[in-house]
Amino acid sequence: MGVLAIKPPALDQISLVRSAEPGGGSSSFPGVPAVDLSGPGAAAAVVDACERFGFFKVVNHGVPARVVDRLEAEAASFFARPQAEKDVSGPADPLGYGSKRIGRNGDTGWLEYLLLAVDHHQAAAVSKAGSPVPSSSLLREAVSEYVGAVRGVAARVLEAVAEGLGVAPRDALSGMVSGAASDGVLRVNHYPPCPLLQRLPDSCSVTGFGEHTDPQLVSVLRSNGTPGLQLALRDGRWVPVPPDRDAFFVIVGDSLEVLTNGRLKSVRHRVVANSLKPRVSMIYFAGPAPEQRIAPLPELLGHGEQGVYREFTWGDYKKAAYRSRLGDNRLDPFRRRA
Ligand SMILES: C=C1C[C@]23C[C@@]1(O)CC[C@H]2[C@@]12CC[C@H](O)[C@@](C)(C(=O)O1)[C@H]2[C@@H]3C(=O)O
Ligand SMILES: O=C(O)CCC(=O)C(=O)O
Ligand SMILES: [Fe+2]
Repeated sequence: MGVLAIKPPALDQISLVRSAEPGGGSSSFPGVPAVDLSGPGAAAAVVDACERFGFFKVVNHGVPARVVDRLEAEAASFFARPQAEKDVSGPADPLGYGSKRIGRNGDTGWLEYLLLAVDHHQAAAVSKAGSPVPSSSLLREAVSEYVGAVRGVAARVLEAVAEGLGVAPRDALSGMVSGAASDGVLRVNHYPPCPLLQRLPDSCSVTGFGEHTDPQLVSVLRSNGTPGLQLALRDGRWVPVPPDRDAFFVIVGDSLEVLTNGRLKSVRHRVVANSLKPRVSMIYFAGPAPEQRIAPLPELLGHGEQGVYREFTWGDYKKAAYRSRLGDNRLDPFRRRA
């Protein structure tokens, strides 16, 4: 896959946020755990990685490279279109094409993106402007093939979590995101090279996507070979995630934290812009049906023990999330106070 030749968004249209470099002394970070889901001990390895980091990568996942490359190529050709053509599919509110603005509440980043509803009912999402998103049928087909494959990865991860935590049945979690009414979302992000970085001191960085946690159960992320993704360790230090085009990165989301009563915690992550190379990432957010109750699985509560969070439905949580800023702690208002 060649490097994208895409004109970056105009510098004066984005409020650039400088974020500190990843904290010094990441020497005690052993690196992102890699899990082969069909290997022996996979369930225990998944739970261990989720408990320690809320993050790991899946290797040997069985998703054909052809499926991934096809979506990456179609996304590249979408983002390479003239701005006016892309704008027909926007603005993202929340679905559709977005540029530099993230969400509805003033967050910005050095990126453009497509945000698509990909639940089982939805053949093609419709943007606020009323046009189908994505507008090309080749892109739509690539999305549908890709989502079919990564939905399977998300389900296998959640089965491993249930097995590793001793929760029955095996599909107690995966079933929540596989039903016909589940609320899956695909996000394709394009971070153009940021020339401003070449004029800034090395200690500065430009925010591609500001720090946040993902609200769903898990997110399955694949990127091209351009670095930029960072994650916050439990002690607050930021570490870079070396890109791996052949792997899927799994991110624990807020809803899985609640379902496991805080045993697995969602992880803050962010993306910093790159001065020279474009980054393209494709993230499948595994969300349940709007009516799905999000409350600790009974096996994970002691006799008479109350959950750390008040229970809610996914629909309620999503509504609250869309009223929040990217960096907010969205679970905090749901925490049960003593
Ligand atoms: C600022 C926002 C963007 C976001 C909705 C929100 O109000 C807060 C959560 C954000 C987030 C983060 C993970 C995913 O990228 C996303 C699609 C999601 O479900 O929650 C985004 C939302 C978005 O970009 O619309
Ligand atoms: O683009 C990336 O690598 C991560 C983006 C992200 O965290 C998100 O879209 O929620
Ligand atoms: Fe995210």
